[in-house]
Amino acid sequence: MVTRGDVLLDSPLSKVGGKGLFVKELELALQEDRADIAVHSMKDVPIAFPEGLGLVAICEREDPHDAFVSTHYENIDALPQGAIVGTSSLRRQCQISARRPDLIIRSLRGNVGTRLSKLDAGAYDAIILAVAGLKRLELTSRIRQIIPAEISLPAVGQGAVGIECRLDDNKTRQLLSALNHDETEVRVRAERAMNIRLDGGCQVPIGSYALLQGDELWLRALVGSPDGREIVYGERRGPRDQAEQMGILLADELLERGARAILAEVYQQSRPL
Ligand SMILES: NCc1[nH]cc(CCC(=O)O)c1CC(=O)O
Repeated sequence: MVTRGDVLLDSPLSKVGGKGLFVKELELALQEDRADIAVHSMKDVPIAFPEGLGLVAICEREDPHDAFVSTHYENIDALPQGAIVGTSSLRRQCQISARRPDLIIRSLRGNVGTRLSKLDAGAYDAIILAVAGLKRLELTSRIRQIIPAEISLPAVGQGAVGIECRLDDNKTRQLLSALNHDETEVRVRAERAMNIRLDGGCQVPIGSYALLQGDELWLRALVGSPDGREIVYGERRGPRDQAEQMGILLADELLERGARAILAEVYQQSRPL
């Protein structure tokens, strides 16, 4: 299906509907029985589901990190002073700017192929994309650096694919349950719980990344200003069966420590049209 999200990919309008644009039309198809399952990047799946629909499987996660892609430079630190970096993600912009305040961030839209062409045409010195997206498109050779989480904390659910269906469709649910990957599910549940508590839409600089170390879950999260001057970072460790609780507690901690003020500011600025 070609969704409005795909059609508007290159337009600033895609920002208005946000990631919801891709997901909503597929959900409508589920509700109208034009589709039985919808496959989404978990990163793009909104907090709430329409009546009667829900996620029934989260598949094994691909590499969740961000990728540094450039023709001439090996990594972020190798970029010359004042180099131009392409990304339209506030989360990436915030973290790249925090590490390298001298860099100039320019908006970069379109699907992955379009974005790479813009880099190749010389419009940017480097661009930032998801490792997972490049791998799935067999464009791994374009990755110059897998950006460590310490430099760019991934987005909620990045690299994971989720499958949604009608909740009363027991046959399909049963078939899909075999595709669920328990470790990925618990990590993504912690990340999403943190985001839900922050009431984080898609256009806010929020990173949330969970790792499992044995049965211990390690959740890291941050909220920052788009210019990277302010970043509130926190982390928590706990048993995996408390994934959601940990996300909520970490969000509350960040809100207390300054995230509330940052988010209020970002929402104020991003209310155009
Ligand atoms: N923001 C759009 C988006 N949503 C999912 C992916 C691919 C990676 C994934 O599945 O998490 C991308 C592209 C990107 O961020 O570079």
